Amino acid sequence: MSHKSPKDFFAPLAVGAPAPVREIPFRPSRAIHFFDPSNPKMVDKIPQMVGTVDVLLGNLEDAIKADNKLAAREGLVQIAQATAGLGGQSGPTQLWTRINALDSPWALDDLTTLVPAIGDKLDVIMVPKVQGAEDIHYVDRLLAQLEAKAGLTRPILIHAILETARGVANVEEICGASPRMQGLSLGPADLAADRKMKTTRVGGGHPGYLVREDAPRDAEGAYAYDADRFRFQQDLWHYTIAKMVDACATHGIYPYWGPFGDIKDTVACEDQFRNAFLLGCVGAWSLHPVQIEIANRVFSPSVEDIRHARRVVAAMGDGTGAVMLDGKMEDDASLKQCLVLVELADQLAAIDPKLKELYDGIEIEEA
Ligand SMILES: CC(C)(COP(=O)(O)OP(=O)(O)OC[C@H]1O[C@@H](n2cnc3c(N)ncnc32)[C@H](O)[C@@H]1OP(=O)(O)O)[C@@H](O)C(=O)NCCC(=O)NCCSC(=O)C[C@H](O)C(=O)O
Ligand SMILES: [Mg+2]
Repeated sequence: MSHKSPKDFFAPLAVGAPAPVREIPFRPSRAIHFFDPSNPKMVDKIPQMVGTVDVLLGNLEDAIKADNKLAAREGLVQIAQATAGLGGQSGPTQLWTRINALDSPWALDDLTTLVPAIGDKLDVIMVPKVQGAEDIHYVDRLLAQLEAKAGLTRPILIHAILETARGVANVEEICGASPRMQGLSLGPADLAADRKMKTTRVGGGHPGYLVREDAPRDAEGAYAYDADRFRFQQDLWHYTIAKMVDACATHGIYPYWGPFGDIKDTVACEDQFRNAFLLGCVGAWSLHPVQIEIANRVFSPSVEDIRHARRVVAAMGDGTGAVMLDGKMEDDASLKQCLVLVELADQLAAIDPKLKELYDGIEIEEA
């Protein structure tokens, strides 16, 4: 594969296109809430959701019936034009879309319709089923041409869904394919199908994917294989999340868990989101209004975490050396972890008044 020279990487890909960003700004995106712009009931709820969710995503791909593809695309244009506070630099809620797959009959028209009509409002375009850098290069060049034609002054960012085996194998080159790359989401349903995993769910675990406690021995020392033994369900997604997080961190972009399809199981949804948060993800998809609150809570550091993190920061003084705090050693490396949490809390408090009040009210006892 050929790579651009460093001097060309940040050059606009079309005459008159906005200059690519050199750094992807952190904007809170704890929940990326999916809605179908062709569904009147969902569309009715969008204006009142602005300000309560970090990202509203008009979905054009899977879950939109083929007969509704045009209505969804046109519906998204209308919503973006009519909804105050949605999308663009200043709104409290970002506007994203998920376009159709690049090999579908709809993807080209998705881009050529949306960019001229609402390119100034669209913050991020999510591209499904990305296989390698070539898919990002295609969207990158086309976006530059469309932005130049529309006279846009701000580049639209690209988010890729990791949902094919080849995409996972090529995750590094996908992350580094363009300065527009904002982040990656893990799409567990398509990925499971593409890998020929023997599952039927949209995210979550599987009772058969487990590790069993060793068999106990009887009085003669023989193994009692049919004894009751603890079983520990394992995480089907650990490897892929970790691989995605490392690739995103390497390239300075943001990783996300994707969908959790068992809408009624809010407990397991929270577990899935928390695993992703702990491993380094900044948000997850919300498919139903009930999942927004879960994502907002899970992807915001807890009061206990921030209290502890601030105590470590205070105890570490100039940030070097080692100290004992509550019987545990803290040093430069644990300080850096604490600073990740403190910085995230500051960024979230800047857009969420309730969190600001919560974090401002934390009192720290002397170490
Ligand atoms: C999952 C749903 C089909 C459930 O819909 P429904 O049965 O209508 O749920 P409720 O009756 O509980 O809904 C209550 C009211 O809330 C509205 N509603 C529901 N969902 C949303 C929403 N996402 N945004 C806004 N409003 C919503 C209902 O209309 C009800 O309204 P009312 O009757 O006036 O009270 C549905 O939630 C849904 O379709 N969600 C989105 C699904 C989706 O986007 N799927 C695609 C993403 S996942 C994926 O693609 C897989 C991934 O790519 C991978 O490979 O892993
Ligand atoms: Mg998918």
